[in-house]
Amino acid sequence: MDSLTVSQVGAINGSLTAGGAKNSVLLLLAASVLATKPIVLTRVPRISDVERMCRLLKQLNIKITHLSSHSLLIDPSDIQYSDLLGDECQDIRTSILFLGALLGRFGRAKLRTPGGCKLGVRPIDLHVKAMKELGAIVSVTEGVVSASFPGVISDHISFDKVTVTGTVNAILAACRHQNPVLIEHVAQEPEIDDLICLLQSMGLNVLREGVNVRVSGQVMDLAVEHKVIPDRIEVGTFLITTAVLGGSIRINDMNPELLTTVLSCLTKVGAKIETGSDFISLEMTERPKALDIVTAPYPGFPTDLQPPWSVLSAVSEGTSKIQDMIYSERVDHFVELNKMGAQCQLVPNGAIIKGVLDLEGATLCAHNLRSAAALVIAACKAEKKSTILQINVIKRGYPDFFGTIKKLSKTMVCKPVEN
Ligand SMILES: CC(=O)N[C@H]1[C@@H](OP(=O)(O)OP(=O)(O)OC[C@H]2O[C@@H](n3ccc(=O)[nH]c3=O)[C@H](O)[C@@H]2O)O[C@H](CO)[C@@H](O)[C@@H]1O
Ligand SMILES: C=C(OP(=O)(O)O)C(=O)O
Repeated sequence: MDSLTVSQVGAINGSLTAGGAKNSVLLLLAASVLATKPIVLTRVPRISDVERMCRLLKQLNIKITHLSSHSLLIDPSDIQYSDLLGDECQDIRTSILFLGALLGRFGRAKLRTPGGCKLGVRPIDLHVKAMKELGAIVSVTEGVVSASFPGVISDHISFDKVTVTGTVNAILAACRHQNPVLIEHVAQEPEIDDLICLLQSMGLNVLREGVNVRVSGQVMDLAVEHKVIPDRIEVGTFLITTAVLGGSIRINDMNPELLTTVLSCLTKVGAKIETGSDFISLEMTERPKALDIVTAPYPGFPTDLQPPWSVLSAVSEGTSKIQDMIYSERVDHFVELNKMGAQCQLVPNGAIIKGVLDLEGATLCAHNLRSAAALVIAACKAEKKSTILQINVIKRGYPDFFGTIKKLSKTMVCKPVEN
């Protein structure tokens, strides 16, 4: 099933419980390479990126058992070093985390360069620079990264630019060594704090101090159980869906502080939002108003919600400017939306979107995870059916996108395309 027809759905009316964050669980799985005792992860989302990450862990002889549909037992007691040179590394971005994890655990690493969503060029120069600053000898040749620690590691890494997975690599490479390391200008994303929390529970001495992280190699090696934080991008996607289609939604087991900027933008376009310590509810009774968006590292507007938000802009009253300052080439969905009668004009770093009242059904292609979500939302809004090609990519980050929309709208939304 790589192509689907998607039909119009009515207003949203329902509730759901937030699932675990893709961009957190993948970091936590990489951290298990540093563990010697078992880790139980709960609130694990059933997404294909988790399966792919687990396959890489198994190549290191780490045992993974499904305790229930959303919990995993990860047992690293028989871990063995292995190069990771298979094509699987190119399926996901977080395969690059084995650079820091293997260096941290075994003092050496050899792996293929990573894949992940195609968002234009996704270099790894900041990862390599961080490992070199820590004292590793690193080379990248013909798609293979090799690294080793020849001697004592240094006490200092400083990032010139915010990088989420680069920060993770620095922490993982540094935190099992005896001497303290200060890592400066790290990413502020909450998924990094979830990782730090797991490492602390494992008995590692890792502390965030604002924009820096300090590690100092005390290792206690404890068995842990850890609940993955909620997926702010998945929750944001369904809030935006409701703002596009109208109606109301309540999301439980969700800390609203993870989405402060997005909630403020949703309020500005006309959504009524209520929050409590562990829920967000949203009601949309009018056509959204246009709003300019500029993506930025956390706590700014997340680039991963830029494609879904662009659908909102496409049907808003007025003209919006969308600028993606993190991935300037994250624009494929604008071209697809124009096939549906949207008016997106590409400009450097994004698009200027003149809102239209209705979208038309069309044949569309999902080029990556978040543009797939965006195209489904747009297709749910359009009066006539759309066909979306390459839709399987949506499973990288949303456990059951269509089931959730069906539950929330009480409408059957999709059918596989018959060949
Ligand atoms: C698994 C995961 O957590 N993925 C997220 C992570 O990706 P990822 O960690 O790959 O993204 P980064 O934070 O590293 O990228 C931020 C920016 O830095 C640039 N850069 C990055 C590394 C490098 O070595 N050199 C360099 O120039 C990138 O091209 C980009 O412009 O953060 C992105 C930005 O919030 C999100 O879209 C991804 O969903
Ligand atoms: C870009 C994304 O993921 P990744 O970094 O894993 O490719 C995403 O989740 O939108």
